[in-house]
Amino acid sequence: MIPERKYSAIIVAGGKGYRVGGELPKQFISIGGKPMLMHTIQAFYDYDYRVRIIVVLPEGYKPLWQQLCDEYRFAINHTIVYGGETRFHSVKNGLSLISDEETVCIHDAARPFVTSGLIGRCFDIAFNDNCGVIPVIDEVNSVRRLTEKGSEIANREELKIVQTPQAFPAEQLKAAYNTHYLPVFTDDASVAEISGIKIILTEGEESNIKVTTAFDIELAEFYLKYLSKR
Ligand SMILES: Nc1ccn([C@@H]2O[C@H](COP(=O)(O)OP(=O)(O)OP(=O)(O)O)[C@@H](O)[C@H]2O)c(=O)n1
Ligand SMILES: C[C@](O)(CO)[C@H](O)COP(=O)(O)O
Repeated sequence: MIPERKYSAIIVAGGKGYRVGGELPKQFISIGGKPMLMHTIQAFYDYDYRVRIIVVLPEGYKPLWQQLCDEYRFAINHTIVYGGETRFHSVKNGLSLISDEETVCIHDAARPFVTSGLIGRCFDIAFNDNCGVIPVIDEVNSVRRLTEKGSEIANREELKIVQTPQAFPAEQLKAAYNTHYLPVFTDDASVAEISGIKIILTEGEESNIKVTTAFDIELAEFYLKYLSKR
């Protein structure tokens, strides 16, 4: 990061992880010997220790998180804010701590394997091109569209799988989030696009998985063991 640039990351960890099952929200589940959220925060610190990190937690989970940070001696500096009912509301709460002149990345805590290269590329494109940028990868499966009569084949060449971090000039994204929630707002690009922000696609990473199910937790453990032996 060039010194005069102000890069901030909002790591959204405000969900409950229902699709994993169990009581503990997935971002606090240990993978590779420490809670998933610590891996994700570490990824941004490893990219550049000067990035300001804001972590959005589920309401009431700050004591648990502080206990985990003490237990694991996790000392990377970050600011905590509580999230809301949906990812949209959590991002909105995080943005309340961001000033207009910053470049901001929104990243899922559930994507702990994001690389420094992808983080840096997203920040730099958003800064240099003054627009939104999101990582995408190809859809390699056949896909079908549901219809009233059942379903029909869809052209996978017209589709991309969207990831995070999603980066924007903060002034633009804050203005876009000054709106009411819509169910279509499953990521930040969907909010930005409706407000007219230009969105650039950049190559994502197959390894940048979103840990969503119990199987993904096992996959994440396996992947970390594989990385430790490389
Ligand atoms: N109200 C919410 C919902 C989600 N997230 C975050 O957004 C990211 C992507 O969401 P998802 O993978 O769906 O996480 P959960 O909502 O926790 O999962 P589930 O839908 O299974 O409950 C996660 O890091 C999650 O913590 C958030 O900050 N606030
Ligand atoms: C933001 C995201 O990870 C991009 O693919 C995805 O939209 C999150 O969806 P979720 O249902 O909140 O996991």
